Amino acid sequence: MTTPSGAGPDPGAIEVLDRDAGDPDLAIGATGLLGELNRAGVLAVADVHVAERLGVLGAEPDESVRLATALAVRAARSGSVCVDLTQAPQLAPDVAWPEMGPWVERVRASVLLDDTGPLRWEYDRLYLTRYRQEEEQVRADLVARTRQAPPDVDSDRLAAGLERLFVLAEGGNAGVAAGVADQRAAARAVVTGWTTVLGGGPGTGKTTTVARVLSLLLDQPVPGHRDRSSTATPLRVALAAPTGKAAARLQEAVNAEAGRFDPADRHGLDRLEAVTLHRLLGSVPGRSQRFRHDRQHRLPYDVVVVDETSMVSLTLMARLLAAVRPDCRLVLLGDPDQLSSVDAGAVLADLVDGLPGLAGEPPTPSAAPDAASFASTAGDNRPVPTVSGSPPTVITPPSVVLLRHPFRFGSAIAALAEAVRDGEADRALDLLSGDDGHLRLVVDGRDPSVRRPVVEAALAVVAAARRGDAERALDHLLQHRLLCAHRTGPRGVSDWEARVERWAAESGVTVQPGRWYLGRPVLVTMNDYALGLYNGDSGVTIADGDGGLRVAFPSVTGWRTFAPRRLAAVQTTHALTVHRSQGSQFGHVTFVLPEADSPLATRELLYTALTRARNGVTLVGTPEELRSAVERPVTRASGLRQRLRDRRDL
Ligand SMILES: Nc1ncnc2c1ncn2[C@@H]1O[C@H](COP(=O)(O)OP(=O)(O)OP(=O)(O)O)[C@@H](O)[C@H]1O
Repeated sequence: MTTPSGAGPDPGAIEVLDRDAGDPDLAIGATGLLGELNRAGVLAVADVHVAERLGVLGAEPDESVRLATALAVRAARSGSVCVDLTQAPQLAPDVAWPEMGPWVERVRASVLLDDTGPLRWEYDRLYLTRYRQEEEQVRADLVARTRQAPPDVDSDRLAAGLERLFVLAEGGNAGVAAGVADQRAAARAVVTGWTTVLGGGPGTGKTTTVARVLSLLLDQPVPGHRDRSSTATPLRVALAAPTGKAAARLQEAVNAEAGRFDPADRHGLDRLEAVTLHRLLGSVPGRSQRFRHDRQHRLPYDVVVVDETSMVSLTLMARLLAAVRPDCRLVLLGDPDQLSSVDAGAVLADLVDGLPGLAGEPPTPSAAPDAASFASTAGDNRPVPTVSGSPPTVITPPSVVLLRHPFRFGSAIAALAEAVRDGEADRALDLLSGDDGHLRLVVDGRDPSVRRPVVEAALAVVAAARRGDAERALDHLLQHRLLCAHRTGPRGVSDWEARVERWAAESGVTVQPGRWYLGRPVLVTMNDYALGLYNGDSGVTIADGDGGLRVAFPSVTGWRTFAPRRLAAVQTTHALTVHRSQGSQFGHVTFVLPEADSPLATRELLYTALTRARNGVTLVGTPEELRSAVERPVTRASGLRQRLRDRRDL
């Protein structure tokens, strides 16, 4: 998707507020442009205060520089890594902004940009120093990974493995054949390189491919051994994801796929566990940005696979790249078109666009460093190869492979998601007005065609719950999901939650809002490692056969149930925000479109909502609201893709 970095403000970030005197959102004492933009709702109190403080500490008297500082703070708070000042006037067109040329010059000349100052200017953007350093570190670590000789690979064995594991099932059409060919290309890239980004929409086979790739890797002879043998150290593999729920899904998918392999190809992958990235890196209590594993204490793995990389922030990616050994194969999976991380950065999309820039030069094996220089590291007993005085050349380029063929969901949804991704509103509206039966746009939320699937799904869940049939209840729970962009307001989760409970009650279901009742769908809102339940897990309340209630959750073996009182943090979930639904899929999705001028009406949000559905989608809203979302890509300012394309030290 084309989301030009730094092309404009992130509309999702602008919060429009009604302001009164005494409003806690007003920065007391803020004057001039800072005060005006605070009152207009563009700058938050924290943006103003941090800018004022840095201005005082750095003895920067120029108000326009403090304004730029506040915008850099605002940018980071809103998901951007830096700010493009030339775009700033779009935030509040009626405000008298400083004249651009002289303003930029004053900012660039400010003491706040001194060597030890809090700001940096690069790629025509203003950074808080910390983010500029993280971006640069990500680039430097990725470059370092290209400067090693490629991994040793037994190509005959690899070819035989590819033939064995990536076969076109009988009856597969041309689309499937192309999909399998892409998966093979991805597998080859992972085996023969150090850094691979494997992107694709839902159901394109990313985790299936990874399971097969891991089998291929484990089938390779260990360096120094003619063959894999009991005396050889097996490859150490780590599976990780940004959230506990995503980690659990990755583990299940890899275990399940490996379970389908011939025993000789399994290599224990059917029992491999996945962890959160924070666990992998070793969280330090009270230090959310520091980890036990870092550049001095590298992770002891030969292969690290990260799923749902679109949810990984720049900071977390920087920490990960610092901690993985350069000679550890790093595989980043995810959908670059989905919503980005909550924290600053759009790393996956930047890597997909920018990494091929690093690979721009053909590999030159003759320039391979002789690995003469080694630095020993704690946390891993093997030396880490470093390159000393070697020619600055790409030897093993990183790979970006995009999988395009959806194996899981219907072609109508895939076509609609593609139109949205490509920003083609007319095509999207055409698809929605067709009579395919899987896609609908309904203007009025009270329309019976909106109510029907919602109530039918709720009744089916309750019927199974009453019988104590956990499997069926969970199955029905996944058949339909109502999604909203907002949490509150007439189109938000809380209003629709109440509406669905009212519809269910009118249809004979006993509903006790906020309490436990048969068929109550719940969402876990905090990781509970003791119970093995994760933030984002969905469950349903069923009869325990003894007059009481249990709450059933899906598990690798089918389902598990818990007494309601053991669940410390759950909420009812007849409706869900799109952000919360990331990483899950449902049979049918009803998505309540945000109003056309809502800051959440974005292409990424709509794409993410659509790709949660496997069989059908009902959009509730007007054609104008759909068009507005399709035509507004989120633009998170970042210099990473430009930095990766910049061949200054290659
Ligand atoms: N080459 C293939 N041939 C047949 N089926 C496949 C192939 N690759 C994947 N599939 C099937 O497609 C479905 C989706 O695969 P998979 O879960 O790996 O996709 P994904 O991209 O990881 O999806 P998500 O992003 O939703 O996790 C699975 O049922 C899988 O078995």
